[in-house]
Amino acid sequence: MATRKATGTRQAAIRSNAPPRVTRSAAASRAPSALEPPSPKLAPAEKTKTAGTTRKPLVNRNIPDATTKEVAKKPSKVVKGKAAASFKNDFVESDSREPIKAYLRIRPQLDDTGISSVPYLKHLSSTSVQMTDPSGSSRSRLNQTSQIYTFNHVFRSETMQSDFFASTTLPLVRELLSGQNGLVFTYGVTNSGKTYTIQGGSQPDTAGLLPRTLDVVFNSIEGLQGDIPFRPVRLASVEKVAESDSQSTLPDVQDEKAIADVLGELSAQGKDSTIIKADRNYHYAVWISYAEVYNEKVFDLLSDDTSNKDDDDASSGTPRIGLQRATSSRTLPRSTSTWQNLASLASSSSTDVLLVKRKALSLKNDPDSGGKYVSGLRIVKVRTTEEAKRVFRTGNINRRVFGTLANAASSRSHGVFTINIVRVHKADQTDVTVSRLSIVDLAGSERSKNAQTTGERLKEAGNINKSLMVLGQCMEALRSNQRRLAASLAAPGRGILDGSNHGNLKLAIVPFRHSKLTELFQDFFVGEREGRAVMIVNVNPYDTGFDENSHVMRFAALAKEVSTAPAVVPINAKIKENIKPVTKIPQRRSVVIATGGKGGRKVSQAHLEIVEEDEENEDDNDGPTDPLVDALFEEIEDLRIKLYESEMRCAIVEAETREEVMKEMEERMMAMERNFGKRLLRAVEQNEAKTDAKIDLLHQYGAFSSKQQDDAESDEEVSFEEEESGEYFDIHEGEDDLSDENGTASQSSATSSPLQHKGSKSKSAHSTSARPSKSKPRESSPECIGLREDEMAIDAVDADETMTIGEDDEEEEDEEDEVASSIVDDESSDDEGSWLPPSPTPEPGDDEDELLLHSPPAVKPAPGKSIKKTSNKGLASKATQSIDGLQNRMKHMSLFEDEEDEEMDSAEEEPVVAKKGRGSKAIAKTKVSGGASTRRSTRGKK
Ligand SMILES: Nc1ncnc2c1ncn2[C@@H]1O[C@H](COP(=O)(O)OP(=O)(O)OP(=O)(O)O)[C@@H](O)[C@H]1O
Repeated sequence: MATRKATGTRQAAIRSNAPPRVTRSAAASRAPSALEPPSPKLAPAEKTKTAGTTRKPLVNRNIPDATTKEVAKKPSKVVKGKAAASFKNDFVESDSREPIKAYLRIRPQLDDTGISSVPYLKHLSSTSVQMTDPSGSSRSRLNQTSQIYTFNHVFRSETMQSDFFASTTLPLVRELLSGQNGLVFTYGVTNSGKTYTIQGGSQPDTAGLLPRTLDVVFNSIEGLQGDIPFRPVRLASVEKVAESDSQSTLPDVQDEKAIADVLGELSAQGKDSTIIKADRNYHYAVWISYAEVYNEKVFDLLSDDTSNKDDDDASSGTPRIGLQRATSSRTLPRSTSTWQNLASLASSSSTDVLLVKRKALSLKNDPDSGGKYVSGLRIVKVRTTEEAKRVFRTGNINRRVFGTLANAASSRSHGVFTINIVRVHKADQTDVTVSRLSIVDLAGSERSKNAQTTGERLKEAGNINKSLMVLGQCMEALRSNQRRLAASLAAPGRGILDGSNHGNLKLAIVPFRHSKLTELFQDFFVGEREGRAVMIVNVNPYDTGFDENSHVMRFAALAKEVSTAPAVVPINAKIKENIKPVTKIPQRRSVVIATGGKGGRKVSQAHLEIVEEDEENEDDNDGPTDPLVDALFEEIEDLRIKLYESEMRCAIVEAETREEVMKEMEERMMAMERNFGKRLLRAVEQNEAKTDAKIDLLHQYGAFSSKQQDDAESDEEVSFEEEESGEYFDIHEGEDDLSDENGTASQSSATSSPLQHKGSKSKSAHSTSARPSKSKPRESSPECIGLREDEMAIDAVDADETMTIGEDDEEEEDEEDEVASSIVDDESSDDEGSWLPPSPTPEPGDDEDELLLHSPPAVKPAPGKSIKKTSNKGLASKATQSIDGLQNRMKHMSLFEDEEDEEMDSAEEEPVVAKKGRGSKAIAKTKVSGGASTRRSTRGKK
């Protein structure tokens, strides 16, 4: 509110006192508002410079008192505290600041890509998208594979050019006609559709923002164009000009066909018929300029060489650009224009070296607005939209357009097309306003690695990326400054509002001067009422450059938070009678550029001679300057640029190194995975081989079962050792102690009932299948396969402490019970001298699998006490196969009848054992083993 009021008052004062009209400089030198801190008295020019972010941002040192007076006249010597205060003033006063508008435009899939058919960008809503890394690389996974970005609006790929224009640029055109400034710039990686958005395509109704803007402007001021004797100069001033002024007239286009051939026919795009209601109290005039920032130099794209005198006359400083054959450059007519030469180059089969001359222009401070303008930039008056488009097309020829791998017609420079509107009140010729709308087609950011650029092109890519990087840094610094100021203003008693502490507020230096691009538009971001800025982010979701697109998105998020200050009311232009042309001694440098050479194209070389002016005279209206100080500043500036360049190189190298390391790591991990896989496979095979070997051994021993039986009866601990594996397998006799306790009852197996045997069940089976022993080698083991019943019973007791497998599965236990019983029965029958050797090969359907599940335990049991369980197919098979026969034999044994009572007891217990879970098993087994002890004693008696 304060700003509006103050501005409105100022405007009223201007009108009542006119003439002369008060300009931006007057606005800048206004009386401090209540919100402004008391600042040192400065000359108007000084104040203007201070407001417009300083030309010499590094000045932050104590200035000796003796020199203060002189230094105070120079804006470049503003100390940091003042700069901060000025920045704060802008911020505080411009309560109408609003963030940069950011729009996202998604490019449709075209035939040219074909790399990926799946877009990595998902349209979530009208304001947000989600980006997901298509590669899903490990690097991305470490960070984030998916990210959501928000914009003021997201335009789908099918959005029509007309709709896109109406939503993004038309509001700025409206403001342009009412006297306010605007900036539209496209940002995105190469091949993402920036140029298409600005210029349009070749199909009908595909005109881009720029031709549509021209259409709407001329539609709207139709009948309102008068003879306005003013030409815009610098940023916000006009000067009187004669109609015959050569600089104001259209470039001399002698061969439009050549242009059409080079650029393609753009007239097929059609016209935009939108009309904006313009103030009919004014006369309007349209002036356009077209510049490019290429390799950190600013060039005029509308300048021709019709005014050239001689090569040696370049020192005159007259802007010119020309393309001539080196062999005959001095004999060619001076009027030879760039586009004519380009056309002749295109039609010529000659490989002559061409001489290209053009002059780099310098940026200068505009003391009236505090911003920067391109000194010597040609500005031409156009009366129709056709004229304006023709000028634009001819300017495009001079724009550096080379093909790269990434985009066959890639823009290698930032193109800045500016439409200036001069408005003069019909009743008052001194009521003059000038406004401008700059439409910027930024060069595509790309990684040189992707585009495989080399040599001169690599340098181009470096400079393009540098300026975009600096743009990002500026946005970042601006955002952080604005946040700090907002925080300071929000915190009461911090001395900001009362001005007592304004000098202590430390604000980051915004590095506008590190790049020509940012230097040119710095006023839009820090100026008081420069105008609105719109950023259009172009993205090609089918492009492989996911990382680059992520950077673009992040930059957009950053820019969206930076505020600009649109003018509330138009500001009158300062009318200058005459602005002297500046005569400089230019610097020259020459480069040779090779073009063509592949695919049957002609090879040509261009010798580019760039004539540059020193920047020492950029501040025409400044007071006397100290050359030494200026030289030092220039040096610092150079060093800064070098520092940034090297930082950029480092960043690229670092990124590439990281990528390489990640790749290497990934490869190593894959190799390790393969190795481990192989080893696992080998281990499995070895285990299988071992198991087979064990089975074979057991089969082998089964053939000597009668001997084993004899040996088993001797009650000695027998075992065998498997040579190959070094493991010990024995049939451990842990019953010695029990035998001692039960006297000679160790032979009582014949008296045990089948149920009792069943009670000792699987543990016995397991104990027979594998038991560790260190006592006997394999050679002595063929006799050890037979077991006595009492051994089984004792084993069952022991096993109760150590065995851990087979308890989870009751069914399994039951099956194993049967196996164990059969073995015991087998032994019992063996006691009677009727041992039948088991079948060497297991029958299908036997319980082999169940037994196999019990692989050897990892822990080797203590000798003579614990039981090591080992799966053994052969043993299980033999045991189960002999069950039936042995049980039949045992049925006839009278011993069963003798111990009927015991059997009944056991039988009562057995179902409990079978059905109880893990917890009850120990008790049940104890009972069973008690039965076994009884049996031993019975047997002993017998
Ligand atoms: N919205 C769209 N509809 C149809 N075609 C499009 C669209 N956007 C871009 N294209 C096409 O995609 C191609 C690349 O677009 P363009 O040249 O505009 O990319 P760029 O971002 O300007 O690249 P560079 O920065 O390298 O100049 C062109 O052939 C263009 O016609």
